[in-house]
Amino acid sequence: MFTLDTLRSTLIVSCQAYSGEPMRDPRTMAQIAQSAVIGGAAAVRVQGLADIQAVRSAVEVPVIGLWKDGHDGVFITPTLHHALACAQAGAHVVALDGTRRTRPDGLSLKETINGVHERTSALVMADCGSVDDVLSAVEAGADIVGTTLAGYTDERAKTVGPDLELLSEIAALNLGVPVIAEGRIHTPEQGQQALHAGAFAVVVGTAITHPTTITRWFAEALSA
Ligand SMILES: CC(=O)N[C@H](C=O)[C@@H](O)[C@H](O)[C@H](O)COP(=O)(O)O
Repeated sequence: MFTLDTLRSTLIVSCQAYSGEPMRDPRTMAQIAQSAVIGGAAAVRVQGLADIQAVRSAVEVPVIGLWKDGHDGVFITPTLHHALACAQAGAHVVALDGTRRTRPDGLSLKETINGVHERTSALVMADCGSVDDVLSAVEAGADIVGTTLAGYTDERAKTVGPDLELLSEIAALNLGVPVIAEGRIHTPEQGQQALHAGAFAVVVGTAITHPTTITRWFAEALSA
């Protein structure tokens, strides 16, 4: 088992391909994860049970696992069943929806986190969208909170780049729980800004591992 402190001030790379995309294949994601680790990723974040299993076997670094079910509302590891499956697939940390919205299985966030802690050795990362989400997730026993859902719920506007204001507000609360910056970090400088705003670690996904989007950034800039 790893200790959270090993992730302090590090880069975590999210390796995800979406349904119907050419790279949506566990072997491909394992190779992407391996490439990220060679480049310096201290941990990886992976979606789907098959990808969690494949990546867990392929890399030595901690694996943050999640299971997206659907596209709207509570869809990131929405139920205890999904969370336990991620842990059983090998996730060291289970990332789940950490908002205050009603969960599809009717369990509270606290009951869900307790269920993971009681039945597995995995830690829990609560993906939050606001300061109030973070406060309730910490109260519910989350081991890590993330800004993953900032701009994706109706509580905050979607910022261009990371929501640094939210990060600063959370950091100022000194909650004693690591806050991971995640979402729309597209440059190394934005990663540094997130650390300066108080993030414990930084997750980058799209800008490192989603070539279709990166290509579109370039193609659109050239055709503008
Ligand atoms: C909102 C949501 O569904 N976020 C997902 C969470 O796992 C992923 O689609 C993101 O790629 C990930 O959070 C990393 O963010 P970015 O790709 O912006 O660096």
